[in-house]
Order: sequence, then C-alpha cells, then structure tokens
Amino acid sequence: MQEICLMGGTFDPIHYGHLVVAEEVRQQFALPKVLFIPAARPPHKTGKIISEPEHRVQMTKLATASNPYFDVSTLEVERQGLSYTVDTVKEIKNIYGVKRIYFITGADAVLEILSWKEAEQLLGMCTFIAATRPGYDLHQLADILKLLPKEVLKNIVPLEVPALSISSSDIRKRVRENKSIKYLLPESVEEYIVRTKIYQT
Ligand SMILES: Nc1ncnc2c1ncn2[C@@H]1O[C@H](COP(=O)(O)OP(=O)(O)OP(=O)(O)O)[C@@H](O)[C@H]1O
Ligand SMILES: O=C(O)c1ccc[n+]([C@@H]2O[C@H](COP(=O)([O-])O)[C@@H](O)[C@H]2O)c1
Repeated sequence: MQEICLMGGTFDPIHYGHLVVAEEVRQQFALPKVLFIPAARPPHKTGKIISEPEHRVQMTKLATASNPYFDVSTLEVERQGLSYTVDTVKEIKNIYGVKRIYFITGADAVLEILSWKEAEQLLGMCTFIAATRPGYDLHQLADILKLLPKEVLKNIVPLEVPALSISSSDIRKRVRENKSIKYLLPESVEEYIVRTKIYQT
C-alpha cells in the first residue's frame, strides 16, 4: 500500500457527519483505505466526560462494517497517555511503511491545528484534508496559518463535503432528552446506544 488515510476522532458516538466526510475523501483522492482511529484520550477534551474507549471502538466498528474501504484501528486505545496525532502518524508510518499519509479533520478541528502537539512537524509528515463543517468558516484558516512556511502550508487541503449539521454532543443530548436520534447515525449504532444505555446518565 502506497497511501493510507486516517480519520481520528472521539467518536462518542460516530455519526453520519464523520462517515460522509470519510467517504468523500476516499473517493475524491482515490484512496485504498480509510482507517478510523478512536482517540483513547483526546488532548483537547481532557476536562470532559467521555465514554469508555471500548464503547467508542465498538460503535466505530459497527458504523464502518458495511464499507469495504473502511477499517478501525485500536492503536490509540492501546497506547498510554493522551492521544497525540503526531505519535499516531509516526506509528502508522512504521506499521504500514506507506509513502503518504492523509489525515482527515473537520473545519473545527483544523482551525485549532496550531495548538496540537508538534504541529509544524506533524504538518510536514502528512497531508491534512480539512473538510467543511456547518458552523465553522474554513476561510479563517489562511489567516491562522499565515506564519507557517510554504512547504508546510501545501499540506493542508480544504475540501467541500455535503453539509451535515450533526454532532456527537447533540446526539448525546438528544438521548438524555429522550429525543429521536434516527437518521443521524447508522441503525446499528443507534441500537448499540439503546441497548447499552451509555448516554442515559
Ligand atoms: N458533521 C461533521 N461534518 C464535518 N466534519 C465533522 C462532522 N462531525 C465531526 N467532524 C470531524 O470529525 C472529527 C472527529 O470529530 P468528533 O469525534 O469530535 O465528533 P464531534 O461531532 O465534533 O463531537 P462533539 O460534538 O462531542 O465535539 C473532527 O475532525 C471533526 O471536525
Ligand atoms: O495531537 C494533538 O495535539 C491533537 C489535539 C487535538 C485533537 N487531536 C486529534 O484530532 C482528532 C479529532 O479530535 P476531536 O477532539 O475533535 O475528536 C482526534 O484524532 C484527536 O486525537 C490531536
């Protein structure tokens, strides 16, 4: 395999917003695989309550099972400490020996990229696909990144994707309020949430 595409996320729970972005990137860049990597301890969410990684991995597996191009990696769950992307990209390079790594983020995440661990080194190691997301303006990106060298800047590629105003936090809130979450995420994940009652407390 020459190229691999990673999609990191908390996935608490995974929803159609994530899946649409991943499929759009896979097709537009003709990529052989998208590896979903649930973050065990997302660095920017340390003060927040997050479901156990095992639940998030299980939901991610259920959501991606029907797409032959999608796979799930538990690499960050098995690693100690915060789930820094720079560490993950280094590990993926070693495991797969690929020439090129893509990393998918939504607009909200990429707008914060300079606060990520070793951001400049990371941007030199892989190509970031910055997907549009309702409520976030990707046009601000050029301004935020203007001090970075040109060879690093070319590694961030904005991509227009079908707009889905879905978020995991809204899904969790809906469950707590006994509102329907149908059509926001795959049925298999909805069933898992109902069966395990993970968001009902
Ligand atoms: N609807 C969406 N459209 C585009 N990108 C998205 C969408 N939802 C999430 N993403 C992107 O997917 C990645 C993982 O997101 P995450 O698992 O944190 O989901 P979330 O819906 O943002 O969660 P929460 O609401 O709990 O913050 C991030 O890069 C995020 O920007
Ligand atoms: O490496 C970092 O410093 C870093 C900081 C914030 C987020 N990330 C990664 O970005 C991805 C999306 O994060 P989140 O919190 O929006 O689910 C996920 O894979 C995180 O591990 C990584």
